[in-house]
Amino acid sequence: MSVIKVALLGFGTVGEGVYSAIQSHQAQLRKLLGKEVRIVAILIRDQTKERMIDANILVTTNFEDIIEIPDLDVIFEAIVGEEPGRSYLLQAIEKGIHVVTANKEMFANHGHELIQRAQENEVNIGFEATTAGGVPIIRTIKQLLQVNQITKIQGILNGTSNFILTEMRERKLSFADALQLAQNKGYAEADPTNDISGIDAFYKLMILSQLVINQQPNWSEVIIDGIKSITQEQIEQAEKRGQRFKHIAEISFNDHSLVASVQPIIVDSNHPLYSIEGVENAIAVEASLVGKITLQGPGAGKFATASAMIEDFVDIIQHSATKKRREYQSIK
Ligand SMILES: NC(=O)C1=CN([C@@H]2O[C@H](COP(=O)(O)OP(=O)(O)OC[C@H]3O[C@@H](n4cnc5c(N)ncnc54)[C@H](OP(=O)(O)O)[C@@H]3O)[C@@H](O)[C@H]2O)C=CC1
Ligand SMILES: N[C@@H](CC=O)C(=O)O
Repeated sequence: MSVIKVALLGFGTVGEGVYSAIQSHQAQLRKLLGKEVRIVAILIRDQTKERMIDANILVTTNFEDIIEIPDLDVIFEAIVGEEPGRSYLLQAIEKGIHVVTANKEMFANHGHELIQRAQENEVNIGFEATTAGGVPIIRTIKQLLQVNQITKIQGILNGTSNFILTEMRERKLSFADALQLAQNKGYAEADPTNDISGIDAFYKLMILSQLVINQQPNWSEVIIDGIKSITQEQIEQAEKRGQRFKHIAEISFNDHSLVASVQPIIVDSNHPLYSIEGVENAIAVEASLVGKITLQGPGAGKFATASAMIEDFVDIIQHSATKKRREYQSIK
């Protein structure tokens, strides 16, 4: 049986999740792809950390070791920040290697460029995991809402914020304790600044905007606020009124303007996002034919994110022979 050779960039929460998922679902992958999926190399930053990785897999801090591997089929990218992720993926694309990324900060800033280069080099790029963890919102928009005109997206796009707000209300945890718990569970970023300041949800909203209309609003015109300043007392007062704080990202696609915001909002029990709790994300999409549809599911975490990446991977391998150009520019 021939082999699909893959490499992982990053072996943190997400990288480890992809590693485990490939091993635990090898039989299903073989059934779907007719080949063994073999992890041949993993890029990390700190050689001194102890890791449970098979001895026959190359573990390196040098990306050159990975890009030089002969016949490498796919690179999964799960490292942090705009660089070196962008440069690594550009090099992979130039070499004809398909890429799957979870890195929303990098993709919100450079997704457009990466997709263009992928097009030129006839490789595919999967980015489902960049937005809303395990919720398949990217593929829903890309493949299932191609004719519909999307007019509005509203959602909870940061699992950590929603988890913290839920823990503060339900279990009366302090902000700091709830954040610590979100970090222990692998929901929050190692540096959680972007989670609690609204920037993480903003990046995801920008990725959705690019996907829907191949354009993003002027970033400086988007209202961005996080949950940092919400107090236990405010949460309790809202609860007494039958209301909840929710961190909501929304964008309207009007004829001549894009209006976007990311901020905490107090919602009543009849609001569609009122009952979205814990690490769950939900995204409501309003579109010309279907009306309003809402997708909900785990917005962060090891296996939720690995799920999105593995599904992207399978889709890429299954369709790489026939669908060489699946980029979002072609949608609208
Ligand atoms: N956690 C989640 O639920 C989700 C995360 N994401 C995104 O996925 C990516 C990974 O997240 P997560 O796994 O949580 O992060 P972690 O901090 O847990 O892991 C990051 C991994 O990347 C490695 N790394 C970081 N920088 C470099 C570098 N410059 N060169 C080589 N390796 C590097 C680290 O190496 P080392 O181990 O040596 O420190 C570590 O293995 C991020 O972009 C994040 O925003 C997306 C969706 C959900
Ligand atoms: N830190 C992020 C992880 C997923 O994107 C979140 O909490 O949503």
